[in-house]
Amino acid sequence: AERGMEDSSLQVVEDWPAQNLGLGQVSGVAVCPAGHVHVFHRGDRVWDDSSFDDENVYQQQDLGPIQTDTVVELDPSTGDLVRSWGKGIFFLPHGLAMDGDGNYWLTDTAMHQVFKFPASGDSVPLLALGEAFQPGSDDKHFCKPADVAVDDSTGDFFVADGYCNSRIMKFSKDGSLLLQWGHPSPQGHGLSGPPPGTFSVPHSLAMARDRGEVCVADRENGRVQCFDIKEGKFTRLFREREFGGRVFAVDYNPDQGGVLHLVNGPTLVGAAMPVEGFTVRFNDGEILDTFRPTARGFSQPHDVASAPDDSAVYVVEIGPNKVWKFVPANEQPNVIL
Ligand SMILES: O=C(N[C@@H](O)C(=O)O)c1ccccc1
Repeated sequence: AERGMEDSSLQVVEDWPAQNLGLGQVSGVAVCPAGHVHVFHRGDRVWDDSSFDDENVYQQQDLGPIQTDTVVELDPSTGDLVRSWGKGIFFLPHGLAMDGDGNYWLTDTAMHQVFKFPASGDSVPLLALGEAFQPGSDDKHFCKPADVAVDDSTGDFFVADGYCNSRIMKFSKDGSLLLQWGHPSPQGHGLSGPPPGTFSVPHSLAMARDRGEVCVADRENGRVQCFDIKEGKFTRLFREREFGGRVFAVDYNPDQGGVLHLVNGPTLVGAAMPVEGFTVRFNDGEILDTFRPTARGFSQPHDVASAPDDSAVYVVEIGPNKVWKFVPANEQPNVIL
């Protein structure tokens, strides 16, 4: 087929990864400065209704940490395994971010902790915040922290805390708490949705560094909120009917004048909306493109990632456990008919 020169819509790359990587629930994905794809998965563990008690305490601690490598590095062109690490460390992997030096920033919802590991991977973290298996909402504890985003210009980092807190916390590169904001969304709200600055599961973070903003996938409110990174002041909101009721993950890419990639989730109530990815123009919230791996769409997309100067977008799912690669139709490998 002729390459559609004008067709820049994202299409799934067939047979990527080429091999079955045997991953568990894939909760996080990030692209490192070298353009490799890193995924965070749960091996043989799943997060289900029995994982936590009513006080948000993890119930399977006696199983010990996951005994397979939970961080897997993939070659971007073939999806082949480059390297893996993280055996014997994590209990319930969740968020994964990588900074400009290739360090890993990870959250574990069972441990209620945030970790920084070196680009080489390791068994001992460079930084560990929160108290292992102790949920809390003070300055020293998280409650199922969901994600991290790093401001490479200062080394400051942001934590989406989390499933059982409703706040964004800003830390300096050495882990000192600088700022925090956010409150649980009130139950009743009008058509315009809950007030900005309130959350219902701040689930994923994207750093729009060139804009000086950090954006949050406010999951159960089906929207993305952005805040200025200096004082945490609300700057803008993205909420479209097409998103349906839940937005699981958000990614910012400065290309194309600045876009967000986001994935929604299965509709829980009301008319089912397609489960798909969206490319949204940052300046005005216009949906530029939607993407899905098959006609049926995704099942349970959980994170999305891309990198500057790279047109690929990656999505991971927690059931079935998948890693997908999307590229613009006019960049698909040549199809000789
Ligand atoms: O949201 C949930 N899980 C996902 O986000 C995840 O697995 O990260 C969840 C919530 C309640 C019970 C069981 C699972």
